[in-house]
Amino acid sequence: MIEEEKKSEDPVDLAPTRAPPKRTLPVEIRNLTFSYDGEKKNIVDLNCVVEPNSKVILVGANGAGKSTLLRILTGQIFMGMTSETFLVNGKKQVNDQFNGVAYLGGTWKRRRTGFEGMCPYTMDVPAHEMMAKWQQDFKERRDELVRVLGINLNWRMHECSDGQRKKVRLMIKLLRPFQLCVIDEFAADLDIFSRKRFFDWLSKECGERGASVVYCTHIFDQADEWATHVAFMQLNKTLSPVHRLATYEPYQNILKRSGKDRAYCPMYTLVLEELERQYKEQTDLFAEDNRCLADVIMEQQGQELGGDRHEQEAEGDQTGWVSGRLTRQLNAADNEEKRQERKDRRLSSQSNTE
Ligand SMILES: Nc1ncnc2c1ncn2[C@@H]1O[C@H](COP(=O)(O)OP(=O)(O)OP(=O)(O)O)[C@@H](O)[C@H]1O
Repeated sequence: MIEEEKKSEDPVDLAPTRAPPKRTLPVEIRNLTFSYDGEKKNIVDLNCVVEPNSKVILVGANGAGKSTLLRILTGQIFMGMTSETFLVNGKKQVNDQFNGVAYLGGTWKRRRTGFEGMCPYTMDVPAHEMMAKWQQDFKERRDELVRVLGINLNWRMHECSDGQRKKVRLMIKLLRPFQLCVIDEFAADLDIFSRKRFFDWLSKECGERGASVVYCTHIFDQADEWATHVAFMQLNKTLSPVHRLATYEPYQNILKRSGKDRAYCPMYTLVLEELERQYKEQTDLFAEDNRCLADVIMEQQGQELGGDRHEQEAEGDQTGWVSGRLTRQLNAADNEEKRQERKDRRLSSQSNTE
């Protein structure tokens, strides 16, 4: 602190010719394209710049590619991509808990059978023994997180509720001060009181240290008061610009609505209207009169096969058996057939009326 005050009195610091210090952007990506299988593109020509002290909500339809992007941002995915620029906190190499990156995502999820190893967060140990060395190294921050999240360090992990276990995970993942925190639907288990305290704490971290958060969610209960930016991962696999909410016209227009049109949760309204727009503009699923909006969208989503099937298949086993795969594939094939029939009917009725 004293060091800083001394510095500001230094006349050289006040010299007008000195260039301002270059700020390291938390995220700077240009023209990123990514494919899981080398054929179908999962992300196309993505540009993404996140400024310091930004709280970005990342939204998009199921299967659009949000988690994929977040896994790229945190180094979980590092193959199969090309880009012109790829910098996270100024570095090309990224990883969770490295170079100021914290990833609150689902990679440590609970396993489904006893043959697949154990989950560290369900072991019979008290919370204070989880990553005990780290907890000592960052004791002050640990105690702050304990207060904010309402954690009892004597909770035994195998007896915790889902929300309690999630709180311990949050505490451990956030022990190290971050510059970029990437959250993939991680706060959904927290009750609304805990969630509010947690997001207020994130705001404080961003304000005090110029850190940033990219938060992917489908739940918008706090988004309007918390977020500074929004970005849409679109159906055509491209990312929209990272819009500043204070100057983003569609959002500001929603805020102005009153009377019966008033939006009680403006972010929810924004996302709903944006998704409708994308389904109209970027797919051939819409009849002019918006017929069967929900049916058509849900059916289209049903054609996506389950996300974690890929991990299962990659792990593989001797038989190649994957739970539920056949049903899902038959279902998807069935849906595709029905979709084609409906499309044919629509086209033929259009050509009859012309
Ligand atoms: N490991 C993988 N291998 C191959 N394809 C994958 C893999 N993981 C995801 N995908 C596919 O990539 C696409 C994007 O998936 P992703 O999980 O990024 O979507 P999302 O926007 O996060 O969706 P949601 O809102 O449902 O979480 C989907 O079509 C999915 O099936």
